[in-house]
Amino acid sequence: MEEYLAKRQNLIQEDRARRVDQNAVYRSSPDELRADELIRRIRKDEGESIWGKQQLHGSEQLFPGMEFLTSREKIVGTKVYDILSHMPKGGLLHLHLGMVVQVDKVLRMGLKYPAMHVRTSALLTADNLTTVLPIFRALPQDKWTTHASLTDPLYVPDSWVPIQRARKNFSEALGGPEGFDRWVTDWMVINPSEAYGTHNSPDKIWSKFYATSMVSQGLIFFLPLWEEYVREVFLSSLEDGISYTEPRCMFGEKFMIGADGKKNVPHHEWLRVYDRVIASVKTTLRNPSVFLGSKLIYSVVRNLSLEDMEWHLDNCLALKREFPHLIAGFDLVGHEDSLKPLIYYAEPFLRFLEKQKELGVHVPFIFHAGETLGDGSAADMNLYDAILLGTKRIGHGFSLIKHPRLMELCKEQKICVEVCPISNEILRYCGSMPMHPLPALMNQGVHVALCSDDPAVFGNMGLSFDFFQIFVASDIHGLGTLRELVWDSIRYSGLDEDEKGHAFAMLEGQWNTFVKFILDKYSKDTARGQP
Ligand SMILES: O=c1[nH]cnc2c1ncn2[C@@H]1O[C@H](CO)[C@@H](O)[C@H]1O
Repeated sequence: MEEYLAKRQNLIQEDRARRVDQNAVYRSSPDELRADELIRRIRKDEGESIWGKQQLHGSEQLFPGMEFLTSREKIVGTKVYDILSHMPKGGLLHLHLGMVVQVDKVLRMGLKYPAMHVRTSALLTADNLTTVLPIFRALPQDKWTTHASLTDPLYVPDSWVPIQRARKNFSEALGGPEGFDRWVTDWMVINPSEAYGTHNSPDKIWSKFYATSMVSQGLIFFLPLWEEYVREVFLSSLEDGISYTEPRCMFGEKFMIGADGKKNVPHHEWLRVYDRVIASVKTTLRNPSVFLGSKLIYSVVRNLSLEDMEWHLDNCLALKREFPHLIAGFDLVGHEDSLKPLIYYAEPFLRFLEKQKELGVHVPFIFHAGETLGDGSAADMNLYDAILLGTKRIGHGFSLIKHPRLMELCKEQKICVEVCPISNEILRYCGSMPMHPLPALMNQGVHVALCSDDPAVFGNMGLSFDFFQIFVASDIHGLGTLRELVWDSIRYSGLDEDEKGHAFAMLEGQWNTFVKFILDKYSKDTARGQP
């Protein structure tokens, strides 16, 4: 038996040695080892006391890593969540800029502007609140209207109503002004009844997902609001310990609506504002060194014509030359299963790479690829093209574990996978965390940046929720895993070498404070719980 146990131990070690957190250089400090033991014990205790055997709504089973939208409230009350919410997160490398700020805050921003108007395609009634969505748009003053209400029988479908009036005069039968807020914000998020009931498949939930982005886009795509919004992206990220963000920004529209309500603000003006907000946030922070700024990934929807794609690639290079510190990469977004595959754009992409050599600028592709359940489908095949085209990271890579050679290439070429666990679950690529491929990637040594994707829509604000879900769904992940994920989020970011040096030094200090926090707050607590 002894011999068997020794063999067993060996095999486990051999297997674990391939894990991504087996960093040969890094050695945990004694404090880290104690904190690691503590959080593992807390996870185990809560696995039984909170997620064990109890019943939710009588019939559904609770378990660690269960569906996020029905467990969010429970998660917030856990010690593991408390610990993770104090963790410094480093960078957040996969998020869609228009889907970051809490929806009620975005609505409140919209309500401040008399230029902001709203319309619907039909008179709103109790029966169509969930099928008729609000369309927002800021209008030039000569187009402002005095229409009174979206719910008055005299409402002419598709006519603009000033947002403040639409809210104030929202019919009492539909809940009055609060009913208006509810109607709007319900259109900007995915609800559990949709994700787990009416829209319980990737294709179905994507239809609601597209609707959420249409609704919020109308509010955000207005420069004065956009400026406030971007500030809130940085501030709310900092609140959760995120020092750096690298959002995908949609540049598909050539002009944004300006303060005068006219659609005439070109891309370089968006970037000037972005730069200005970064600088002004730095001046308002008590400790500005924790804010490492932000860079954007130039993004367009994956349904453009070849001609339009060519234009955007050139435009991206022009912006990169004007704002070298702000453009981190180029990507295509949108539903991979139903839109154009990467191979469709191979020619313009190859020309883009050539032009970069000629111009001496570098804009890496940072492609979404393999966000699919397919095996050999066009969306799954995007992984081959992403890697061949030199992608710096892979967005999602949900189907990557099906491809052994591609996993090797990710390791050899240091391609990091931006994994968005809660997004994948809510968009129904997996039913819950225990079904998620993340452990397969990490166990095989593929580097990962943990990301939230669309926190405003999913309710996973910051990064603590995504860390929570993956941490409780594994018995292997420990403090060292968390540390590796945080450090990788800087290593694989678009920060330059100097910025990374500063980031690691800053993180080191934050991390020590975090470890001390765990020990100070929880060592007594669990000692008492011991038999
Ligand atoms: O997980 C995702 N995969 C692909 N596209 C996405 C994802 N999340 C959001 N978007 C897309 O990004 C745009 C807003 O910035 C929207 O078009 C939305 O559909």
